[in-house]
Amino acid sequence: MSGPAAGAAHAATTSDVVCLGESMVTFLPSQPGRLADVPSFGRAIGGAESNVACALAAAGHRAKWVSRVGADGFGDHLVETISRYGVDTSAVERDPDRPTGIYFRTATDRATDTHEVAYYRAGSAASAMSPANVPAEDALCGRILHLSGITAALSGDCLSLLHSLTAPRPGRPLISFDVNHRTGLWRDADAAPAVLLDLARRSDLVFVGEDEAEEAWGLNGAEAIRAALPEPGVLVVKRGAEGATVFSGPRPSVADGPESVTTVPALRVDVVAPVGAGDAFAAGFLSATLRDLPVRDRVRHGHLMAAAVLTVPGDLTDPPARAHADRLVALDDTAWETLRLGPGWTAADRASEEVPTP
Ligand SMILES: Nc1ncnc2c1ncn2[C@@H]1O[C@H](COP(=O)(O)OP(=O)(O)OP(=O)(O)O)[C@@H](O)[C@H]1O
Ligand SMILES: O=C(O)C(=O)C[C@H](O)[C@H](O)CO
Repeated sequence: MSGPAAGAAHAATTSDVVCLGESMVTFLPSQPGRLADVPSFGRAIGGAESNVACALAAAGHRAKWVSRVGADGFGDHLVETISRYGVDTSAVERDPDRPTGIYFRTATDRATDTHEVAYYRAGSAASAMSPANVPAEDALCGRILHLSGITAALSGDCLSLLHSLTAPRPGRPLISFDVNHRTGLWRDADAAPAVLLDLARRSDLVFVGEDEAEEAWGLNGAEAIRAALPEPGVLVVKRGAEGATVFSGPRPSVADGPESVTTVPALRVDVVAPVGAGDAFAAGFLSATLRDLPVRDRVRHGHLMAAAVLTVPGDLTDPPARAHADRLVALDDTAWETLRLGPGWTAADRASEEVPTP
């Protein structure tokens, strides 16, 4: 992999991965239907970057979450729940003057593959993140810093923070960036495409959905996305149930040979709820990157972690035990492509596994 060596030992780091972004208390509907008709909601937690941190910690890595929450009960709940996954929350700042963000969502309508979201996060504690109140040393202390385009939409201060953290600097951790284009979050929707493209181009490892690249940038297909994003050493283009394609190796702008293009089919999954699959995929890919596994296996670990989340109702679940995941990742192509995973599959042999060492 080009760019900073995430797989190499790094004496000054305190975390494997630092994930920076807003998390919210999430209200999941008690029954399907329009937001207007849902009679009650159950409490869970959401937040793309903390989802990645929780999955990585549950998979045995040292993960840290950097953010801000209000000095309120919802802030307590987020910090306590995320800590229980084994994530280091020591750098999360409490703001007595701003609330913790929350959001409500409906069940996904399987016919249209859509759901409704109602955010209550404008002016939240996390939306005030800035270079002035998020110490760079907290964010840059890992081998990997994982960011997402959601943060760019929260406020001008949040965007400044992303610009500062992605600026070139000696010893910069590997910057991982999930485009996560959330149309409903941008106050200036016209600005989003250029901002997200610029942030992706400043990063070392980029995750983007083929559909979101078309929606945000009007780009069709993985090759077109790579042409618009030549800088990242690793570019992962996700295609949902079909699989993912990774561009890695020598950069096309450098005349030192062709880069590798690796396409890996996804698994057959009996999907319960699709939200959070992208975060779980990123966590699986990052976990295998930290272990210096080959590109195909990084993608397979991504698909497996995604399959774990796809088979539960919320954004988060325990990933498969590492030895179990490694056995599945080692399957031959036919066995991989015919494997079918449904609710409960991750529990298969977790009870008998030892806690993995990163
Ligand atoms: N129907 C499916 N069957 C099997 N795997 C799937 C399916 N949908 C998604 N996946 C897996 O989940 C990964 C992420 O999917 P996708 O890119 O659609 O998520 P996303 O839109 O980024 O999700 P979110 O932003 O809500 O977390 C895919 O790369 C794949 O591994
Ligand atoms: O939409 C957001 O800002 C979130 O972070 C909420 C969800 O947890 C996230 O979309 C899942 O990827």
